[in-house]
Amino acid sequence: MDAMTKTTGAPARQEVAVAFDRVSKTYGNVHAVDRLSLTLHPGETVALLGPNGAGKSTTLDLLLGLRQPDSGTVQVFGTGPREAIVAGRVGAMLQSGGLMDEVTVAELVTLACALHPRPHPVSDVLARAGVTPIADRKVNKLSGGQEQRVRFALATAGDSDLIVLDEPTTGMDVTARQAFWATMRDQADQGRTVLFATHYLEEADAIADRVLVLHRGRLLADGTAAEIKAKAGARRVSFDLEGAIDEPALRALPFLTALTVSGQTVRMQSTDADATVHALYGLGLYPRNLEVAGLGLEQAFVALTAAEEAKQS
Ligand SMILES: Nc1ncnc2c1ncn2[C@@H]1O[C@H](COP(=O)(O)OP(=O)(O)OP(=O)(O)O)[C@@H](O)[C@H]1O
Repeated sequence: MDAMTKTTGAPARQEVAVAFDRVSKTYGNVHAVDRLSLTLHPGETVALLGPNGAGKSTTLDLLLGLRQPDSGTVQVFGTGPREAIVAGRVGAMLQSGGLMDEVTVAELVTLACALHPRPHPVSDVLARAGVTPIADRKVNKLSGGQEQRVRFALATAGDSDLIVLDEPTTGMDVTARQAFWATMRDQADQGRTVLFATHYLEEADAIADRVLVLHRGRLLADGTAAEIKAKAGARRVSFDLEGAIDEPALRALPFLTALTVSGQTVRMQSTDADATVHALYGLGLYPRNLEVAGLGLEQAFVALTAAEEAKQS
């Protein structure tokens, strides 16, 4: 989707939301973020994907001014991250950082609203995050999923233009997750930019209109989920065979990148499905229920990052 089609038309939201220009951050000899350049536009919902240690949290920390880059510049709505936060333009929900223990949910949310330059009414914030029923509960008595909802309430305490979420639905049950993403969609529809890091690729596929794949601090792919899947190139081929299955013969098929056999069902990935299937018939086999399909985002992600690992090793 064109990033600009979702904007509200309000002048303040026509500008670039986030601009990283050749940003690097190292810890000792680890290049957590390596010459990263990217631009996010108002109204975009962007998923940040990457294997463990790819640099997602560091990228979000740099974006929020919690860490300083070694080189390069980070701009949020045309200013430094801290100025943007002080102006109330950024709401964030991070993985780390404890919530204040001895206060109730309502007290904590009230405080967050009081600190925001453009606060929403406390009751609205509580309701949107689904924490009204637990408003009087002490924060240190919450379950993991409830704690996540409270973090979400804090991130949406005011009228921020950019919402940054680091693995927001970890620990939430299915219902909470669905409600959470419905709310996030509303936020994006109002012209807000939503950037979230996740390990749930199905969430990225369903929610994001743009997906960034980080690998060793670099941007490996940037596009819609469909574009990322196409970039991975491979296709899924599955079929059933009768009788004993000669797995070594299947493994020797051309263009194969993965193979699993369970019972009489064979599933493979191929970078040239037509050629692989042709060679399959060439073995004198008669596959039944033959299906050829594109990769899911998860498989595309695995294929892309594995290819990059292979290139670098
Ligand atoms: N404070 C730190 N000191 C030293 N190394 C760090 C520090 N923070 C992160 N790193 C290293 O930087 C790299 C990137 O880490 P980061 O937490 O940004 O990755 P991530 O993509 O968020 O990972 P995950 O999916 O596991 O949360 C990793 O190799 C990590 O070990």
